[in-house]
Amino acid sequence: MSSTVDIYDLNRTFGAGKALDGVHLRVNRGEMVALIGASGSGKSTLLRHIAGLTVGDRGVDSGRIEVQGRLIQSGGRLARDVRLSRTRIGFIFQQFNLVGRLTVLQNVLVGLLGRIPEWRGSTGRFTRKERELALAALRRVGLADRALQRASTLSGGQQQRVAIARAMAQQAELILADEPIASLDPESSRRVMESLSTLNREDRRTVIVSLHQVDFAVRYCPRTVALKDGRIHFDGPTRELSAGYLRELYGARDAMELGLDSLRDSPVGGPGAGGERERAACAATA
Ligand SMILES: Nc1ncnc2c1ncn2[C@@H]1O[C@H](COP(=O)(O)OP(=O)(O)OP(=O)(O)O)[C@@H](O)[C@H]1O
Repeated sequence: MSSTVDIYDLNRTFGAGKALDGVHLRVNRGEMVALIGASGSGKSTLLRHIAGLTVGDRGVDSGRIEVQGRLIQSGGRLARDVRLSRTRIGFIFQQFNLVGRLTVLQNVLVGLLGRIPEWRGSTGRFTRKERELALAALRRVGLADRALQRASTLSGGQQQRVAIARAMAQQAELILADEPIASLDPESSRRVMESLSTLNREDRRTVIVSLHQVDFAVRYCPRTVALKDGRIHFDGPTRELSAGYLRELYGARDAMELGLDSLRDSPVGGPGAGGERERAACAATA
């Protein structure tokens, strides 16, 4: 199976604290992976490193990240051609990140900028085929009828689906979504996760999505990676997560606030697999 993301010994220190601590991770092509963990556990920092938006600690043999075999960073330095690599990575931010004064269609066309000559992009000269591609992407997320509307007039959930349409038009091989549903109501969250799932299943794009809502990880992501204090604490099938493990990961109070107590104490995938397997998985990945 070919890998899309390979991370070797990634460390990132901020002041006295380690935001990422010896992270090793491989994500294969076509996977949909949930990234979970308490606030401050390092989820955003990890995604930003994979996208080459920030660099790890300096070190000769550490902090190497490759996406589809192309170097993103190593030893605390970005690869020379990281801008080219970024054109193959779609990043969906929690705070929507669209250009509010542009139309929905124009925002989707932004996804094509890395693939067309700079002069055409800067003058907004897109071909009919490119516009059709952008419209098709909007149709897939159920927003074709909003194409000519200003992006700022859409709801948060709709804006997030436009960002997903942009990643579709970009034909990004890897989609990194940083808490894309954190500020959305349950129905909007469901639609955003459905759109990400469509991209994963129908286009075989690799998706890594950080989530606070574990029930969405359970519903949409076959694999979960849990971070705790910047370290990978669990990496395995999502169905093996149990309420007991999640209470341990988040702490009892946060787990209750997140509604995790509604999950069964046995693994989500069925009885009998218990905390032992998770602990074994933790030990294997620690
Ligand atoms: N630019 C920065 N400067 C200093 N510290 C930072 C910076 N970015 C992140 N950190 C620290 O790194 C740690 C990990 O932060 P990060 O935002 O990655 O966590 P997170 O799991 O995404 O949290 P949340 O779920 O609240 O978004 C935290 O302790 C945070 O304070």
